[in-house]
Amino acid sequence: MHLETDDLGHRFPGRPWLFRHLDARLEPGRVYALTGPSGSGKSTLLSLLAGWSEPTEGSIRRAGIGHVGWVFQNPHGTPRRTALDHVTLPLLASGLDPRTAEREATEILGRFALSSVAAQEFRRLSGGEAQRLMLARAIAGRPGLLLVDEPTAQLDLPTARRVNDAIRRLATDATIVVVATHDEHTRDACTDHIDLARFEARDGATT
Ligand SMILES: Nc1ncnc2c1ncn2[C@@H]1O[C@H](COP(=O)(O)OP(=O)(O)OP(=O)(O)O)[C@@H](O)[C@H]1O
Repeated sequence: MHLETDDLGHRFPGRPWLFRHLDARLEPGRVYALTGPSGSGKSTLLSLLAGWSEPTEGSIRRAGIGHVGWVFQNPHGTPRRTALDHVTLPLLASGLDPRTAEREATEILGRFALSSVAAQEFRRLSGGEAQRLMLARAIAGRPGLLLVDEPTAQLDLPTARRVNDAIRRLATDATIVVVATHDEHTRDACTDHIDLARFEARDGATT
C-alpha cells in the first residue's frame, strides 16, 4: 500500500498556482507533517489526496488504500455517547464481536491517554480530550489514509502538547497519516515533513 504524487500542481480558476511539481511517496507506518504558510494550499492538498477533487496538473496514485479517514480542527462527537462508545463503534462496524471490540477500544483509549475518561459522555470531555478521542476513533476505523487538518489550532499550549503526544501514536502499519499544521510541535511529533513552501509556483501566473 502506498500513495504517490507525480508532478502534482493545483490552482483554482483565475487564481495563481498554489503549488507545482510536487513529487512524494507516502507509506504506511509514517506520519507526514504538511506545512506551509496560510493559504499555501494545505487543506486543498488534503482534499486532493482524499480524491475529493481533481488536481489541475499531475496525478495521484492510490495503491491499495481502502477508506479514507478525516480528523478536523473542531472535534465532532455524539454528545451523550461515552468516549468508549466512540471508539467501539467503528470496531463493531468492521465486524468484530462486541467483547473483542470493547477490549480493543479500551486498548486504543489507553494509547491516547484517555483511559480515565472512557466512561465519560462526549459532551463532558475537555477540548483536548475530545480531539484525542477523534484521533483514537479514526485509528480504530483502520483507514488506509488518515488526513488530519490543524488538530491543535483551537487549543492552548499544554492541551496542544497532549494532542501532539497522540499524533506520535498515530503511526500504524495499516495507515498512511498526513497532518496539515502550523504548529512546530505537531511537525516535530511527525516522522516526516512535506513543506508546501518548497513547491510554491514562482511565476504567480493566472493563465
Ligand atoms: N473552492 C475554492 N475556490 C477558489 N479558491 C479557493 C477554494 N478553496 C480554497 N481556495 C483558496 O485557495 C487558497 C488555499 O487554501 P487552503 O485552505 O488550501 O490553504 P491552507 O494552506 O490550508 O490555509 P490555512 O493554513 O490558512 O488553513 C486560499 O487562498 C483559498 O482562499
